Amino acid sequence: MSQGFGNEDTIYQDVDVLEADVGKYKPSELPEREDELDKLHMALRPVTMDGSPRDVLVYGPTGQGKTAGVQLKADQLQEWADENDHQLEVVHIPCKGADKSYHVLTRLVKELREIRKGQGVDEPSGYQRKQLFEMVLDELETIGGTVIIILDEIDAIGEDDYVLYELSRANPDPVKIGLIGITNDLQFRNNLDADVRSSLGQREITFNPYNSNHLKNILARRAVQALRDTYFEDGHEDFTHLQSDVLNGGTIPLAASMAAQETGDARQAIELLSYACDLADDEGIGTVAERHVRAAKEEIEKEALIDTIGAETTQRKIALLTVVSAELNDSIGETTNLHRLYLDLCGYIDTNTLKQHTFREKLNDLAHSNILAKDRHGRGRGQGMSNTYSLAGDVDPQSILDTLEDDSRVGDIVDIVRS
Ligand SMILES: Nc1ncnc2c1ncn2[C@@H]1O[C@H](COP(=O)(O)OP(=O)(O)OP(=O)(O)O)[C@@H](O)[C@H]1O
Repeated sequence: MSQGFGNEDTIYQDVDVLEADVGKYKPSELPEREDELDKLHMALRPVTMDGSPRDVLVYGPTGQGKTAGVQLKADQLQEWADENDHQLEVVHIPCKGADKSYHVLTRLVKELREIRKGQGVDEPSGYQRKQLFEMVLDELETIGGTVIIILDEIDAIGEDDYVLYELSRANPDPVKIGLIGITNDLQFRNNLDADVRSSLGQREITFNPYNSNHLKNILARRAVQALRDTYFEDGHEDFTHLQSDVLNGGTIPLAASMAAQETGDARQAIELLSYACDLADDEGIGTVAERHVRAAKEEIEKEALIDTIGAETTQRKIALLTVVSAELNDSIGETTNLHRLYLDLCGYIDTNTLKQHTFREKLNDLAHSNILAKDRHGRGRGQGMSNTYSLAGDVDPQSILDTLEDDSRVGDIVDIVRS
């Protein structure tokens, strides 16, 4: 019988603090980002002098506290504005999924209208982007005061930087506008229109990757708030002063070093610790150990792989299933064998079939995504070279079958591979 809720002992005192999602938990300080926050401060400070905030482009790899840092400074400015009766609005537009300036504009119109009308305004549809931009200006003029527009993951708009171009030159009366673009795509920044770069890129703030010590301190602060019997001694809020009856000494260093070795991503470090704590809490043993961090890493990687495979195209999924089938039958995943198997499998579902060289491209795509491993070797004297494909080291054939069994296009093939 599965366990009931509510009666278990727990290691948590505030479980939400270990949420990595910036919408769910906002850190109240980011000491590792003092310099970057100072620069943001400088860009926003003109507001306190009745001037216009400077436009800023915030750049850095994923999970470096860009969004958390911008939110923190915007919240501090909002506090100042509330205390000083200064009309300030901050709109945060996540641009992910907005593949064009057009979609950013529709989201912006909605957000700005919601300032006046409250939640629940629909995004406008059926307008030209110039009309949408005029709607934005109308809204801004009506709101007045200072409006700071944060465009998060702005690289989503690709090459279409119309919205940035127009917003960075807009000067509607009587409102003062500040633009903060956030991106982790260096190429996007370099490709921006020269005028946009000279305005938005004038104040560029770079968030460089965290090292293992930074991550240990970030995790220690989160742990103190999230877990019971966990505190800093002598008033020093860093890892070396952490005391905990719940965390074994090696837990945070291991999570921090795993994340530092990869990309120095604080989100990844927090997710590792959070997952490890959940696993330990679920076991009900009251302490989190290094083995929980290792198990957490494995689980997170497995889930990420499942997401990647689920998002592949139908042809790549079938190509992957040929390799799974070869592996389960101990046969060699040589391109010609796999292609033969591929033609057989395609016969069971309604799909077009690819010639061998195009099929091989699908296998190579999967190798690029680190789902498959590719090995190139000679066929024997005078016989040329051949490629063999196998599942990459950490990819389990059963979890691929489990992931794809409910797929509407290739689910039937999974049954055949299994049988
Ligand atoms: N210095 C820090 N102190 C405390 N928490 C931090 C710090 N830096 C990042 N975080 C936390 O790490 C997570 C990821 O941060 P954030 O979303 O701000 O990164 P980002 O650079 O904007 O990433 P992305 O480019 O992927 O959006 C959040 O939970 C955030 O609170």
